[in-house]
Amino acid sequence: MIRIENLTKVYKKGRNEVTALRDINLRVERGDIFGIIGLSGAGKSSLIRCINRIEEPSEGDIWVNDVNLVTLKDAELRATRKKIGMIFQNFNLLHSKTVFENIAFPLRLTNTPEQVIRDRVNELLSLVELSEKAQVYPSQLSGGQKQRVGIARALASAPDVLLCDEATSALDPKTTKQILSLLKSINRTMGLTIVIITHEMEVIKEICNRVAILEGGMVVEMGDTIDIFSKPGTEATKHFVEQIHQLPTHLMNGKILSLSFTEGSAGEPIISRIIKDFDVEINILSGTIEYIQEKPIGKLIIEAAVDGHQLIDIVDYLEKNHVKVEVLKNE
Ligand SMILES: Nc1ncnc2c1ncn2[C@@H]1O[C@H](COP(=O)(O)OP(=O)(O)OP(=O)(O)O)[C@@H](O)[C@H]1O
Repeated sequence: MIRIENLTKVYKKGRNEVTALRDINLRVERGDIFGIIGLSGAGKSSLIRCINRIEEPSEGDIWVNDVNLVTLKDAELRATRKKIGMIFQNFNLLHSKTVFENIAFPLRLTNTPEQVIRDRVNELLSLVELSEKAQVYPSQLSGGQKQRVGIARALASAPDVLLCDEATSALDPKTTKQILSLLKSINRTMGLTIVIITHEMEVIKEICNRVAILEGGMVVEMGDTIDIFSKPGTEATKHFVEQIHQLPTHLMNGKILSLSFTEGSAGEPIISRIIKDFDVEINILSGTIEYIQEKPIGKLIIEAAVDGHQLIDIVDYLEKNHVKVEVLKNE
């Protein structure tokens, strides 16, 4: 679907040169939600902007649907770009145009017939749940609504790929979740391939099936998100994984408890005692050691197949044994 081969990007200004990307190789399969994560200055924006050649690569090839974008002349590039939608951190809406006209804009540029525009825009408005805002101006919308307009506009020309440039960074956590869930549903229902750049592991955790970690303009690790989470191979990856203390929700079936073991409780075989004494099955979902003011605290996240009464008894037992308990899920 997307193949990036030996991509290098050097910015030159006078005698100054900044190498933003060095010999990047990666592959995004059709239907992937592919995350690219890195700290500020890692090269994320440069990379995503090279994918549709808003930024010219200095070296290397960018294949999208078996077309090498690097070889295309202006007219061909413009035609190919229609198949690559993009959304932005600051939404990039036209403030003097209504929501309807913002979404219609790419279709007007290609002289699409009026009736087709009307049908398509109404369909997209309904998809992003903004039908009642069609005649409103962007200044009258919340951040989340603005980004939904951005998504609808990006989808207007029925792209195969959607590039998301820090699309949720300006949004609060709840709105971020809503936008990510919209992207996931578009990915599923339309089969749209999505590439997301972000500095937040939460975004990767929430929707990306594959992830590449970018550091100093290079891909230092790449793989299935679940593997990268369970076995981060580099310091850069660990940094991002540590941002996360919760588990992917699809892993959570029974009651989920987070247990914190301090010095008083660390030596005891508490989990095996619970299994024996309460005759329950315990599934360990994750375990970490955190240091708080240089003191180690072991954290275990467990899943227990128990009813509400057993849960109360188990929490009581744990607390008596100096284990701090937080019930993460009780359904
Ligand atoms: N137009 C430009 N001219 C010169 N240098 C640039 C330009 N754009 C980016 N750079 C440099 O390239 C490197 C990578 O920048 P880039 O914006 O791609 O990183 P980023 O990971 O997206 O960072 P951020 O999260 O802060 O946006 C940085 O050192 C940056 O200063």
